[in-house]
Amino acid sequence: MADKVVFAQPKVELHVHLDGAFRVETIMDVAKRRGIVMPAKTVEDMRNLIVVHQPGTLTTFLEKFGLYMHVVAGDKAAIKRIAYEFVEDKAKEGAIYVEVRYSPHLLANCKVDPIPWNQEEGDVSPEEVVRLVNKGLSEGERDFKIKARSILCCMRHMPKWSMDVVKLCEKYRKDGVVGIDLAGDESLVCQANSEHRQAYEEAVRCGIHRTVHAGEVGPPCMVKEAVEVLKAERIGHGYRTLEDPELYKKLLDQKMHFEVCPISSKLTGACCSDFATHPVTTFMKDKANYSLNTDDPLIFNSTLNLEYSTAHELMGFNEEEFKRVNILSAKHCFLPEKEKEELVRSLCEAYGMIQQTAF
Ligand SMILES: O=c1[nH]cnc2c1ncn2[C@@H]1O[C@H](CO)[C@@H](O)[C@H]1O
Repeated sequence: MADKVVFAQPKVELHVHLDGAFRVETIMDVAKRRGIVMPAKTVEDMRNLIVVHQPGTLTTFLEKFGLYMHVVAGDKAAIKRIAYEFVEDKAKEGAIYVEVRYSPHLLANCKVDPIPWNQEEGDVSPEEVVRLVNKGLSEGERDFKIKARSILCCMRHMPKWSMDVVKLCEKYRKDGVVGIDLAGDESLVCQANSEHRQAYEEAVRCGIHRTVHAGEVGPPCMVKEAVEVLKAERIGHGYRTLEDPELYKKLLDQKMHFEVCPISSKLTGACCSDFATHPVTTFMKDKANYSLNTDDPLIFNSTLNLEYSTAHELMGFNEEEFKRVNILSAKHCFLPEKEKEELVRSLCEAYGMIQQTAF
């Protein structure tokens, strides 16, 4: 489908992985500088290797990160650069506010056990990664005139990193870090490990905002756990909530926010390929609280505009629903209250709407 612009208005994005949003050009460029041999010689051939072309599984999709993470991980200039370029790319797509998430540990090469991607030990700790990303994001904000904040990810299969993650959220909350997430393969690791639970308890105690990947490919009980045990304020994906009508009704009543990623959900096999019956069409019908997001635009070869044109052409979205969804996204972002109100106000103004509180 053409990447055409069906909603040429300011947008908010809440669920996008920084490490799923690198430019292929940058990966190739950094690989060349570092003398890393890549499995493809040209940008186009490399893109072709990275992109998921047909619906598969979450597990096979997650393996794609292994094709390129070692190029950027442990390299200070590259880490700062990908954060800066991310802001430029989102500004071009018409986002005025974005929350971007990543695992600091997966980009580090020291003070992380095990050191990921078979790297040699170096001098980039998870904390240094956070500082570099913050710097890249804030320089991007300055140059591209949008607001970018970050969410730090715990990883399902690495519970021993989670306490570190929440401490980094705490330490850098005044420096652009607005929340904590739990990402990774919920089809392999089900129940949240006690270390994840402790990290989330600490997040609650410190007032750190919380989102959790749940019910993407995992069963509805994962969503229940995310809300009831981990005290998630938003759910990453959450499609399979619909399989438990009682839970769905409860979350609708609670106005729980679902971070929906349409193209991702098709290509990870989380949802069936027929967009006309996608869970988000139920969310739309029920006036649920949700956002539209790209998730991993590099790997899914998508953009915000492609997500919106897919929603418009294959799922019956209209301009009014796009506006409603973006205002909901702003209302459920992790910014401090005052900045959040400001964001909602600027969207309402751009959309020519009188501000309502009813959404
Ligand atoms: O759709 C997804 N579901 C679960 N985990 C994901 C998804 N996309 C990316 N990641 C995981 O989150 C890490 C930090 O950004 C990525 O490295 C990837 O392992």
